[in-house]
Amino acid sequence: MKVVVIGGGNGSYAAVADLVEAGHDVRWWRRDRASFEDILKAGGITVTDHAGSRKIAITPTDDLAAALDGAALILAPTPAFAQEDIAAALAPHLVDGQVIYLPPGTFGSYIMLRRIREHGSKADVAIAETGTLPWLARKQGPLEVRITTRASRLPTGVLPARLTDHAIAVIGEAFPGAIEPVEDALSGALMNAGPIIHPPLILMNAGPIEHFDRWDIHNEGTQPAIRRTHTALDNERIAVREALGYGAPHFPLADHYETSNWMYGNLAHDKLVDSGDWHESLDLKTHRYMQEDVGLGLAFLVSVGGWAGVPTPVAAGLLAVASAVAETDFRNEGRTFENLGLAGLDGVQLREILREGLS
Ligand SMILES: NC(=O)C1=CN([C@@H]2O[C@H](COP(=O)(O)OP(=O)(O)OC[C@H]3O[C@@H](n4cnc5c(N)ncnc54)[C@H](OP(=O)(O)O)[C@@H]3O)[C@@H](O)[C@H]2O)C=CC1
Ligand SMILES: CC(C)(CO)C(=O)C(=O)O
Repeated sequence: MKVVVIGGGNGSYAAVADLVEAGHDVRWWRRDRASFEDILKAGGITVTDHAGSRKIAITPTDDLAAALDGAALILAPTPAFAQEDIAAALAPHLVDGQVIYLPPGTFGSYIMLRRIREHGSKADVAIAETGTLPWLARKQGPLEVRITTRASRLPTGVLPARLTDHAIAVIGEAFPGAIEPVEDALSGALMNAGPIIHPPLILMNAGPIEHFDRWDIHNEGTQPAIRRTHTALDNERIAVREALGYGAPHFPLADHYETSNWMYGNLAHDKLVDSGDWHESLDLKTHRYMQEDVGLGLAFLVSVGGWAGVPTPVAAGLLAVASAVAETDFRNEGRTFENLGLAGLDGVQLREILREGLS
């Protein structure tokens, strides 16, 4: 299958490595050609995982039109704040039937479809989103990525939901056995683990994060008080899902820590800690854990809870603390139903958009 991978972060490197190794025809596009110079010189990247290190031959491109020509799947494993720009870049080149996958999405499916339409494209594309990145991964410089583990279950919702069967079939070719369809893109967005795992981890570890040069939020940073906060926050996410009529499995975050049946499966948390790759320097104002998972994802959860009439006091409290830490009013400036223009819709109108998309 012809797949276009977008971006130059951890997830994009991991995607290129796995999809090339699986035999797909992979085109790799990144907004800034200069950042590909090392890879163009080297002729590829190195991937390291449990099986060792190996070279992946790939020639990245800055010609998005050529890359998209004939592509079935467009994979954008990028932070949610990149989605508007990516949609604008894709819009002129999209054709009917193409599938865009956002792993994860933060309801970026809606934002991207809206932006694609604003740019005049009428292409009947499907935009799907899931709850996490299919890899736990960290780049080790511009030429190497280390994959700690891979996702085994990716609950995936599609906008418009009428294209679910088609989109799931296409995405399933890239992630065989892992894709689990859910009701629609909002259900997929409300699977996103980032806004549940990261706000307690970064806010309740704010002291050590700012005191030490590097700090592992998943090792010493994951203490029982923080896990209890995760659970309370995650229960709010699940209550919102249930109020909207979305069914189980809700992929409770506790399963990531306690069972082998979460999105990453067996011992993922232990592998992540053992890798040492998450012993990182974090800027609390600018890191994607704050700008993406709090500013977009947590704000989104609070707003959808408000719309659905579900109290989200833990989410709202963390959002308020984060707004003080980052000196940004995330409740008013974040990715919310109000700011997306959806807060005035009733359930019937919202479901119509989720099923039919935007014309
Ligand atoms: N890494 C992990 O293990 C996990 C990550 N996730 C989630 O997966 C997603 C990807 O994560 P990860 O790869 O680690 O993130 P990174 O921070 O590594 O990705 C950053 C990349 O996003 C691209 N980008 C940023 N802004 C823009 C923009 N405006 N337009 C186009 N591209 C842009 C940049 O591409 P360029 O280089 O071209 O500038 C940059 O390289 C995120 O949503 C994250 O929360 C979830 C679970 C685990
Ligand atoms: C590994 C995980 C799930 C938690 O920090 C993640 O989202 C990341 O590294 O960005």
